[in-house]
Amino acid sequence: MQAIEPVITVDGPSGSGKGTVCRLLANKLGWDVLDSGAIYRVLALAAIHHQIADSDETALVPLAANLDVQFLIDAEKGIGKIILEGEDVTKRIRNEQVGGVASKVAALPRVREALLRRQRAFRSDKGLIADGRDMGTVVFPDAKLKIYLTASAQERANRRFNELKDSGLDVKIEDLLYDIQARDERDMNRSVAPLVPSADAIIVDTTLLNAEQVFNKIYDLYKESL
Ligand SMILES: Nc1ncnc2c1ncn2[C@@H]1O[C@H](COP(=O)(O)OP(=O)(O)O)[C@@H](O)[C@H]1O
Ligand SMILES: Nc1ccn([C@H]2C[C@H](O)[C@@H](COP(=O)(O)OP(=O)(O)O)O2)c(=O)n1
Repeated sequence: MQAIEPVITVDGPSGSGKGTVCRLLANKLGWDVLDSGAIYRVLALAAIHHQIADSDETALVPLAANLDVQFLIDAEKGIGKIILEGEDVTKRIRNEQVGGVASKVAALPRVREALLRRQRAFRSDKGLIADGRDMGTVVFPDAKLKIYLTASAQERANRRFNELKDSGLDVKIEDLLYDIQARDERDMNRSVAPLVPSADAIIVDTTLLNAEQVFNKIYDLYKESL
C-alpha cells in the first residue's frame, strides 16, 4: 500500500546545513524530524561503550537491532534529548571521534539493514523531515520532495570550527577539514546506500547562502511541490 504521510528528505555531507534547515522546516510546518545520523552516532557510542570494534559486523548487527535509544523532547527547553541505555548522550554523540566511528559502522550493509525499520517508523500523519545520507535514495524513496544539500569542504570545515569554538573547544581547522574529507570519502564510496543525490533530488549548494536563505529556498520548493 502506498504510504500517504508526507516526507521531505534532506541528504548531504557533514556541515552542509541539513540539521539546521530541517529544524527550521519542522518548526514552520509543525512536522516531526528524523535525525538519522544521530541513530548511527548513538550506535557508534554504544559500540565504544561495549568495546565492540567498528568493523565487527557480527557483533554490531544485534547491537543495532536492539539499540536501547529514546528520542525525547524536553518540553521546558523545547529541544530534543537523546537517551542511550538510560543515559543522556545528547552532547556526547556530537564529537568528531563519534562521527568517524558512526561513518565506519554505517558502511556495514547488515548494520544499515538492521536500522531501516526503526527509521521508517518515524513516518507519521503529521509529516516528517528526514535528515541523513540515504533518506531520498533508500529509506523514503517515495518522498514528495527530495533535497540534496552541499557546500565546499572548506566552508563546511569553517562552519564546524565556528560551532566548536563557540562551545569552548580548542580545535584546528586543518584537522576538521581532514576529518570531513575522510568522512565524505567513506560515506560516498561505500557499497551500500552511498551518499549520492537521488536522481529526483533538487541539489542546493549552500556555500554562499546563510541558514535563512537556505530555509527560504527549500520552503519555496516545498510550496511549489504542493
Ligand atoms: N547556510 C549556512 N551558513 C553558515 N553556517 C551554517 C549554515 N547552515 C548551518 N550552518 C552552521 O554550520 C554548522 C553545521 O550545520 P548543521 O546543520 O549541523 O549541518 P549538518 O547537519 O549537515 O552536518 C552549524 O554550526 C550551523 O549552525
Ligand atoms: N542516513 C545516514 C545518516 C548518517 N550516516 C552516517 C554517515 C555519517 O558520516 C555519520 C554521522 O552522520 P551525521 O548526519 O550525524 O553527521 P553530520 O552531522 O552531518 O556531521 O553517520 C549514514 O550513513 N546514513
